Amino acid sequence: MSIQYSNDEPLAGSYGVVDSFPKDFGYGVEESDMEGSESQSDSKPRILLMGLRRSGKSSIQKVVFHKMSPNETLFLESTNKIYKDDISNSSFVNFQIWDFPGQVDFFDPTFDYEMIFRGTGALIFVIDAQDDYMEALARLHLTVSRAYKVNPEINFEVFIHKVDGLSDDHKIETQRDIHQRANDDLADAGLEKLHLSFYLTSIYDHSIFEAFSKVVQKLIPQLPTLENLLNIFISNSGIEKAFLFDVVSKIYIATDSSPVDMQSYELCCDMIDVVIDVSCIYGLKEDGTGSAYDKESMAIIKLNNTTVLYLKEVTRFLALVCILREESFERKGLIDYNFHCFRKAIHEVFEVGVSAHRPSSHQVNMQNMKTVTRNGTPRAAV
Ligand SMILES: Nc1nc2c(ncn2[C@@H]2O[C@H](COP(=O)(O)OP(=O)(O)OP(=O)(O)O)[C@@H](O)[C@H]2O)c(=O)[nH]1
Repeated sequence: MSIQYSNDEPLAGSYGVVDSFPKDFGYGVEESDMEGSESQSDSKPRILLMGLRRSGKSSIQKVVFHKMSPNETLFLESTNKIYKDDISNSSFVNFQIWDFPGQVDFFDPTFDYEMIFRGTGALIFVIDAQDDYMEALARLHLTVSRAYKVNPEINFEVFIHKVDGLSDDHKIETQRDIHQRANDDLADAGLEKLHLSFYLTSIYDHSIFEAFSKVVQKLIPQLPTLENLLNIFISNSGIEKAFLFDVVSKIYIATDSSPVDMQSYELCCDMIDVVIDVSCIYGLKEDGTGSAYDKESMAIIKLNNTTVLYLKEVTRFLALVCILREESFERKGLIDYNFHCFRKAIHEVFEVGVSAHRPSSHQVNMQNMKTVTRNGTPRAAV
């Protein structure tokens, strides 16, 4: 059995109505948690993809979560209904992505936008940077101001999209202009508190994955803990950079606090692709059963510039990908021991999310991590 991807599922009726919303985002790693009933999946927190027609919303969703190749998006048909994509069966990221048709009409009585915005974690507004964006800016303003009135907790994210067609100077100028105009419109409407984040994106490179990573990270309450764990892990293991990846989407859920450079991120994404592709071809049993990604999954790639890439399974959806020097990799035993502590801590972090009754095992995790070894001699974890 290979890694599975969920199928798109159009909502019944033109606009979906959701009855109840969880207060918090449920990021679990337990199998049982992932197999919710239809009604459970309806109440999952959501990320909305909105924007004008042909701005690239469906393409983003397909490329990031369904491994569609960018060129294939040329043949995507226009979306006529809201598409509810529940990706939690295949991914660590336990939410729904709702892809809206370009022409959503807030004055349409069947569009219950209050209900929709109330259960929303992030609203991504996609602007086609290759097109005249004045109409898109007006639509952005209308959309975010409506949404903010219903739910001021929403994270508002603006993807300045299709920037592959622009020169570097043009990209920066477009971002500056859109940023300025959008914020001026908000200021004129007395909505200074409404914060918009801007990203330059394209499905033809890794920028769309990076932007989506940042959007998702803002919705993960455990993010500071994950960052701390990664910091402790890398500093005690001689690792330069480590990413915690959602394997299916190649979104990074967390990284250590050193700055992210695009090249390192791309390298790690490519490694995941190679590992999963090879594993799909040669890693399954003869009868085709088994999984391309499981507890045994790990890979080491040595590059010709004395850099080593090291991938290990953390949970059935997450992988840790590290970048380190060849000299540091000589102490692989130490790294593996520290990884063992790290993995255990990650599992405990997400058990907290699953069983709300347990007291702060966040502290337990941090204690466990402190037992990682600095000089090659493993100490027993307390
Ligand atoms: N150059 C370029 N083209 C893109 C990019 N993303 C999407 N496109 C193209 O834009 C066109 C429209 O994409 P869709 O994903 O169908 O747009 P949409 O916003 O879902 O459109 P509606 O369903 O009508 O609302 C397609 O031909 C895509 O190939 C990008 O990053 N760069």
